[in-house]
Amino acid sequence: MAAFARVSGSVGLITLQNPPVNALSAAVRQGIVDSVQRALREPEVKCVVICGQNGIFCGGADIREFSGPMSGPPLIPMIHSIEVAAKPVVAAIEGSALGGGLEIALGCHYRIAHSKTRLGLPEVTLGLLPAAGGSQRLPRLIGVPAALDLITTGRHVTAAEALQLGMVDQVTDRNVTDVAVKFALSVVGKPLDARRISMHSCPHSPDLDELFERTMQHVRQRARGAIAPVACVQAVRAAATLPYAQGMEKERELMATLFTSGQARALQYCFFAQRAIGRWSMPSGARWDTSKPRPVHKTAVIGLGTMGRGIAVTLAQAGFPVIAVENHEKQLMAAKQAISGMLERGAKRRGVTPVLNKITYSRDIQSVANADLVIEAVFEDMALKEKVFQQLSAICKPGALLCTNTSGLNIDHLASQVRNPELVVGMHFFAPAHVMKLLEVVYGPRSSSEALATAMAVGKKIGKVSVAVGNCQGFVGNRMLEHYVEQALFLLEEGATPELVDQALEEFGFAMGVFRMSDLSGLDIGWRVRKGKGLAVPDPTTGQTARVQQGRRYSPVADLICEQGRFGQKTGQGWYQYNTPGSRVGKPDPWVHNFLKDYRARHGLVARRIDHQEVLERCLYSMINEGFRILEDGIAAGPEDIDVIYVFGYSWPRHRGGPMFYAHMVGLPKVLERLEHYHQAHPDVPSLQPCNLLRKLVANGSPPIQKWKEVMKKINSRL
Ligand SMILES: CC/C=C\C=C\CC(=O)SCCNC(=O)CCNC(=O)[C@H](O)C(C)(C)COP(=O)(O)OP(=O)(O)OC[C@H]1O[C@@H](n2cnc3c(N)ncnc32)[C@H](O)[C@@H]1OP(=O)(O)O
Repeated sequence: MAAFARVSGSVGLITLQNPPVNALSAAVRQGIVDSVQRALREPEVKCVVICGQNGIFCGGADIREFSGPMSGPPLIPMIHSIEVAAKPVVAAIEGSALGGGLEIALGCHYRIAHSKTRLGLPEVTLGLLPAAGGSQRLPRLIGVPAALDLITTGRHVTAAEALQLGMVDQVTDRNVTDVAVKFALSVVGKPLDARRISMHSCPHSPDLDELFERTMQHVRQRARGAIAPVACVQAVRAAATLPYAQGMEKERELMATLFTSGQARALQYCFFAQRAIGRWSMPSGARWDTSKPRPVHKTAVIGLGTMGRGIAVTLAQAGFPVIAVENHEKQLMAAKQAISGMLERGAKRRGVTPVLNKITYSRDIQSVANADLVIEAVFEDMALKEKVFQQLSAICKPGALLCTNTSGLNIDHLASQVRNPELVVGMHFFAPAHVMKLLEVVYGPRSSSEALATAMAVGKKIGKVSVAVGNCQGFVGNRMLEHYVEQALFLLEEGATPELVDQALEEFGFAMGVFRMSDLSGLDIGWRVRKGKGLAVPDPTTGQTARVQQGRRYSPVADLICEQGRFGQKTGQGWYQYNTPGSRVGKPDPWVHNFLKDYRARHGLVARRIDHQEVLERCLYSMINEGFRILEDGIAAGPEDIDVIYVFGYSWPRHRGGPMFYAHMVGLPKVLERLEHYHQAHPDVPSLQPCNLLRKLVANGSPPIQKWKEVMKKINSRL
């Protein structure tokens, strides 16, 4: 709702009240409409201030209302009634003014912001555009180039930047409502036409056509198939080229298309999924709201290879003192230099002072004795990690949390090496660790809820999107990825080329296809893992590269490529060829095509035509199938956890919501039918066999994704 009060004798104060962010629910909109009418009606009221309760102006439209039929007064006429009011209306902005919240402020005649406020039109991140006049008013107020930037990226600006852009009239450090009330009284009786943004024309920008063309090209490239950023450019173009009323009509048309699109649904799902993962639970019943994290003051990182360096930087940047340990002198010196460089560059980017003094370097593992949390980031080798954990167990103070940065090794096994296994958790960072947002926090069967709570709290403090997952090989992300990569390799055997597979996946929206990504990260990493698992070895009877391993179909194609020393970008050759080692631009490689031809001939395989649809169905559905197995095994608490992992760690296109949301959009019966079809064609590939949970969900009428957990509980309780 919105409360109305008369203050300072003649100021009508309208306060938005809808915790936690004063979202514009139907009740709030009704409250504003009623309050504005009252303020304009009452002769004692000479001016109006709009503010929000609890330190936040407004977080925009109530996103939860988008999934149902809309009720209550619409925003556009409400904002119009504010703008045309004969009494001055001042927005007193603090906390956040986002989306519809900022659009209300743009309808006001004046805007005063607290210095800590953040403002923005983030609708594009929800698959929408600012369609309550925001796309038409903002360019008129701050000019086309700045408005294009804010509207197509959804980026939030600080109060200082907003002032510089002309979005707000004044910034204050004092109580913003008090300042706005005083200000409102000072402008009573002044003419208002010049303050009505819809009556302005857009400030002149030279080479408008060229600007829109360039922006459109840039936006399309970055959007990876998302339609909202493109619609945002079109809406701003309407603001720049059409009278306000026609621009509003264009804004409405564009919004109508976006609003009902699957992309908007996917992006809004992501918004809530990202918040839902903070409410973790463990199979023991322990939960985020009943488990207290331990205090963490001092941290330590063991091993300063690429991952350790990134982790140390992340911890230091978040304000933690870090003891960084590396026992090889040369490596320690190199790490020190690299870390300082990373901290300096990061600080420059963020306009702050580098926190070089947060990190203390040491060659002696004993120096971590006082740390509250230690992250081991040595080479991915169980024997080595075991040794480090045994040492840590003897050195660390009682109660210290012992974390391992691993992409898939057994957390429980490491826990068995220490005195307090309940204090061991996995922290799976993604490379580069100081850049990538995702953190899988892995609990083993012996990890305490306190340990998990502590790791999750540290994850939040260092700015990571942290997802709690159970312990299994590959955890969630890599366990699913294995099936995706496996299908891609099978497709090569059956007739595809790396570029065909990559093109299908990139058109779907991945930043890079599976082969281009593998060239970037280095083919040797997977090769080492496969060798460790006893794969990537010749058949002992024939000496030939084996296409069956451990009783199932296996493709040795990647191993054979590695045997040629082709490790991707770093060697200048991989699935693609590069002009020089380290170059980023890969070209299709005739050598790879010939190699695949020979390989098929050697194994009696006949190449067939493979289309993009088959690539997508086999790569994505096999991965989704594994996602259902992960849910079945209780490794991920819900589909949101899996989807957040894929969006933040594996470049899954956000506008497709994540693999499990995608399955829900495609329809579970279709996913099941296609998996059955492919499994029939490839009975020696177990990952194509539809898993029980998928079958059961379909048998239960394919409920929407929001209901999967309920159905899973029902199914489990019946067993
Ligand atoms: C004709 C067309 C008409 C109208 C079109 C309007 C377009 C819009 O306005 S779309 C909405 C645009 N607004 C946003 O995108 C802002 C979204 N919110 C945020 O960015 C943040 O929540 C925040 C406002 C910056 C506050 O951040 P923080 O303090 O970190 O809290 P959170 O954990 O993010 O949120 C707390 C709680 O509130 C829920 N919530 C936040 N914003 C909204 C919202 N706009 N609608 C509904 N609910 C919202 C959020 O989900 C959290 O609740 P959970 O239960 O934990 O999920």
